[in-house]
Amino acid sequence: MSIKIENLEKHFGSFHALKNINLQFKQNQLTALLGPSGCGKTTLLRIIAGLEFADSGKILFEHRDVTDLSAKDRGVGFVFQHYALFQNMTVYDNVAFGLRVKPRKERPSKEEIQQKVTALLKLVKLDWLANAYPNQLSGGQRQRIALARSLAVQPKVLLLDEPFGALDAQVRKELRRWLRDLHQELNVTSIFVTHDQDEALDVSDRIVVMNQGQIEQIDEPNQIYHAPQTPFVTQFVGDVNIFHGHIDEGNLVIGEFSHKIDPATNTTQPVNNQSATAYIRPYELTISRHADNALATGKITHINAIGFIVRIEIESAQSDQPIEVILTKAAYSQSQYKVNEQIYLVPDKLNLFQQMNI
Ligand SMILES: Nc1ncnc2c1ncn2[C@@H]1O[C@H](COP(=O)(O)OP(=O)(O)OP(=O)(O)O)[C@@H](O)[C@H]1O
Repeated sequence: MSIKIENLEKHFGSFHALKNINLQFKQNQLTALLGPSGCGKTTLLRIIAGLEFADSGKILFEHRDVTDLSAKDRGVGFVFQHYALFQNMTVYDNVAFGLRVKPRKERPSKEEIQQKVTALLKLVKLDWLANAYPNQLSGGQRQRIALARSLAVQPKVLLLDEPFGALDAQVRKELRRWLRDLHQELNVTSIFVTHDQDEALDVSDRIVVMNQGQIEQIDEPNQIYHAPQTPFVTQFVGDVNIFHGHIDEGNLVIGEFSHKIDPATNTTQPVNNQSATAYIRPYELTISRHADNALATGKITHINAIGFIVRIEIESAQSDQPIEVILTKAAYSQSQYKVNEQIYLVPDKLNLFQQMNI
C-alpha cells in the first residue's frame, strides 16, 4: 500500500512542529525518517499511525483518505523502542494475541492461529523460544518478538519508532541487517524513525531527512550520502570538513589559497563574488607536499593507521575545526607523512553551497 501526505501542518501550542510536509511512500518500500532529536520524526510517524492528528493537510493510504480515521481503523502495525510485551504471557501467546482479540467474524480458527504464529516465530528465527516468557529473553529477542506480534495481524503499513534504540551497538547492527532481509520477504510498506545515519543508510530503500519540522531531502541512501542537496544534509549524514570562502572567477578562494572549481565534479555552478562554503568528505581530500590547486595548508597533528584505512588529523588556519583526511594504507605508506609535518590539502571533489552577495 502506498501512502501520500499532502500539505501537512502540526502545531503544539505556539510551537510549529511540522511545516507543510508533502511526501509519498511507495508500496513495499522501507523508508527511514532521519533527523536530529526534536525535528518532528516521531510526530509525523504518529500522525501517519492515527495516534496523533494534524492541524491541516491530508493522509491517503493508496487512494483512501484516512486523515480522520483512528489508529485501529487504519490497519497499521507498530513497533516502538520500549515496546512492552505482555509479561504474563508466553512468547507464543504474545504473538497470537492480536489474532485472538479480533471480532468473532474476522477471527481465524485455532488451527489457523497456530499455523500463523508458528510461521511468524520461524520468520523472526525464534520458534525455539515459543514457550519462554518475555523476562527470559534478551533485548534483541524481545524486539524481534514485538515485530512478530505486530506482523501477526497482517498490517499493510508497518511503523517502527527507533525500534532498536535501547539496544547496544552490536545487537543493533545485527537487528538492522535482519530487518533489511526480513523486509524483502514481507509485503508491507514500512516507515522507521531513526536519528542514526548509519542505520538509515544501511537499512532503508529511501531516506527522508528532516530538520526543524521540514523535509530537507528525499532520496535513495546513496544519493543522500554522495549528493546531499543542502548544507544541513551534508553535515548530518557522514563526516565532513567545512571551509568558508568566496568565489572569484571560477575559483574558490580561502585566505591566500585559490582552488580552481572543476564543473565536472561539482554540482553547483560558481557565481562570481559570492561567499561560499565548501563541504568536503575526509576521503575526498588529498594531502600533498605541493601547493598546486590547494585549498589550505596545515600541520599534521595525529595519524591513526590501525585499521584498514589511515585517518589523518590536520590543524589549519583555513578551518575552525581540525580537518580529517582518510587515505588508503597504500597511499599512506608511499607518502610516509609524519606528525608535525606541514602539508597542503587539495580536494578531489567538493560540495559547494553559496550565499547571495557578500
Ligand atoms: N505532545 C506534545 N506537546 C508539546 N510538544 C510536543 C509534543 N510532542 C512533541 N512535541 C515537540 O515537537 C517537537 C518534535 O517532537 P518529535 O517527538 O516529533 O521529535 P523527534 O524528531 O522524533 O525527536 P526524538 O528523536 O528526540 O524523538 C519537539 O520539539 C517536541 O518537544
